[in-house]
Amino acid sequence: LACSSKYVLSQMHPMWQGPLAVPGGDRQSPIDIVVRKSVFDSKLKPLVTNYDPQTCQQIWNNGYSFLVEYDDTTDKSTLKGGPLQDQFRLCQFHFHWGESNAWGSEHTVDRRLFPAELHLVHWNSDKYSLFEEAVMEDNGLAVIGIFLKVGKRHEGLQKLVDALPAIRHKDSVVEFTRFDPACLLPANTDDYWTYHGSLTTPPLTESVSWIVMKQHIEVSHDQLAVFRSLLFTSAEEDVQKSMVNNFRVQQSLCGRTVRSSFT
Ligand SMILES: Cc1ccc(O)c(S)c1
Ligand SMILES: [Zn+2]
Repeated sequence: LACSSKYVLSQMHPMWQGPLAVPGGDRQSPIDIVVRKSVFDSKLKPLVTNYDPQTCQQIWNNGYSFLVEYDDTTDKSTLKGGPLQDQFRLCQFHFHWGESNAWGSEHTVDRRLFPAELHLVHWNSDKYSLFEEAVMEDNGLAVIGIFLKVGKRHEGLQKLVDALPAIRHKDSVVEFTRFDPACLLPANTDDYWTYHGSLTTPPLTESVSWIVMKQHIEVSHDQLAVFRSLLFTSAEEDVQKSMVNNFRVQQSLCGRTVRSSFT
């Protein structure tokens, strides 16, 4: 049973060869959210986000996705409320997507796949002093997951899309400032599912309180096509590989309960 194994299957993605050792391995992400099995919890509060666009610093291609990074040396961009007891600092956001619009998200809802998924990564600044510390602790991180659907153009996303050609290759970075991540949140942030899981990329540590939004956001086909124009490979490599399908395979629930903030 995958829940008791000390290893998780190495992922479809070529970059991860061989089994990855994960401590315990019984609260891995992503998962399929089975709506009728989720449990309504009336104690779950609305999310409270307080993002300061001035803390936005840079955008870079890390060879797996592209990350928009925020200055997390102060409590200027924070997340609290929802299922969380503490205050968390925004450190970065990134996306996972497919080579086609038929798949690309990491979480699914009743097995439904979306073309992409946005992750806003925060760490517990009430208990820890650095992301690197928090990422190893079981209440260290809070990641907001938001599904993307193909439809009308997302005006707020365009500034980010326009910056992507400058970071086509792995390890490229450009300055990226005054971007308010609140523009990427869906209109309704009160309705979400939440469960305890892990990062979906190495080190796959089981330190994440996942908050998956019920309501998706819409981006245009052309905007998503620019994501797919990014490359996994650095400028020096002979063979260039399109940055697509940078999602992890779904993991066993292992008896976990997914709670919902709505009925
Ligand atoms: C910290 C972090 C890095 C990469 C990821 O895909 C996720 S989900 C979290
Ligand atoms: Zn992610």
